[in-house]
Amino acid sequence: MLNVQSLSRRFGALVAVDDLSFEVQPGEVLGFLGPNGAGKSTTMKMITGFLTPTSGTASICGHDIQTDPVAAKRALGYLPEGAPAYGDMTVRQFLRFIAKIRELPPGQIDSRIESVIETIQLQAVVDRPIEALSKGYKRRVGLAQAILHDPQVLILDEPTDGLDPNQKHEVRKLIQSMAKDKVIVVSTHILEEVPAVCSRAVLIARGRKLFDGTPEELSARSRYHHAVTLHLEATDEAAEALRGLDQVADVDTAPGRVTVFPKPGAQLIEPVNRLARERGWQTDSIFQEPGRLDDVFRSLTEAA
Ligand SMILES: Nc1ncnc2c1ncn2[C@@H]1O[C@H](COP(=O)(O)OP(=O)(O)OP(=O)(O)O)[C@@H](O)[C@H]1O
Repeated sequence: MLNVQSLSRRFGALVAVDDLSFEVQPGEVLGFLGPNGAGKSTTMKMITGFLTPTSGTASICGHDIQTDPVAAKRALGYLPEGAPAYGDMTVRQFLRFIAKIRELPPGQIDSRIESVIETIQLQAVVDRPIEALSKGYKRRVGLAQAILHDPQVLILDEPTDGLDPNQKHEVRKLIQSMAKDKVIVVSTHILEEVPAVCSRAVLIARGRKLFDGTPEELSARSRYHHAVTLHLEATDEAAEALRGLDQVADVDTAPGRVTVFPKPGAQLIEPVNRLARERGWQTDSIFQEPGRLDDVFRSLTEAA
């Protein structure tokens, strides 16, 4: 279990993280979201003991990172931003070095390294110096060192940053496959990653928590939640008729598309479908929107 309690960090006059608290249970993948400079990396550095908080603390599986750092770090795997490593070591030498630092039993080191190399698909580069690897492979080496000792809690700072779409897909699958009995915290800018990977999302801006809930609950905060979008040619005619429906609060048009927003509590899909049938509109599609994460991300963080 990960327990973050009233964490704050100042840099001079700047409050980078401001009284942040949350808990994560095994089996949860927490998406840690926020715009550039929101305080995500600073929070992760404090949770993992790389930066001392101005106030507050974090405990990892019951071990306080400040008063019991060795036990806390044993239970932790951390992929820092940029995935620093020793560039002149080969991938295998680096993982062997990490295995020793992590005090893996000597008899298990080789088999564990082989297993992680296979899991992260590093076979093609194991004997190359890390400095000669592409950005994507460097990131994967960072992931490999984070999971080498099979930690209970994984803190991953933008794990898919710099990866191509295939590699992103692989890393997301890997995170999901490890999620069953671990605590995983993943920071990301990529909102499509949130419903794909995370069971929960915490959104911060200016170091403060703005939202803590499921990805579905986050989408539901969007003004597009339960809006209905129609794709058709005759947008002006449709927009005017739709504006006349009792349930409609607002209408938005773009070439080939009309979106209608419901009044609070109103359901639109049936009346919109009925109207489209009555008027004989030639629609390519009519669908109810689940909500748009980019829209809710923008509205929550801009208001902060
Ligand atoms: N060592 C430092 N000294 C001074 N200011 C710092 C330091 N580290 C971070 N900051 C500032 O703290 C704020 C939070 O930075 P942080 O890197 O935690 O944000 P982030 O959410 O991870 O951003 P990004 O998504 O761009 O990585 C920023 O304003 C940053 O400039």
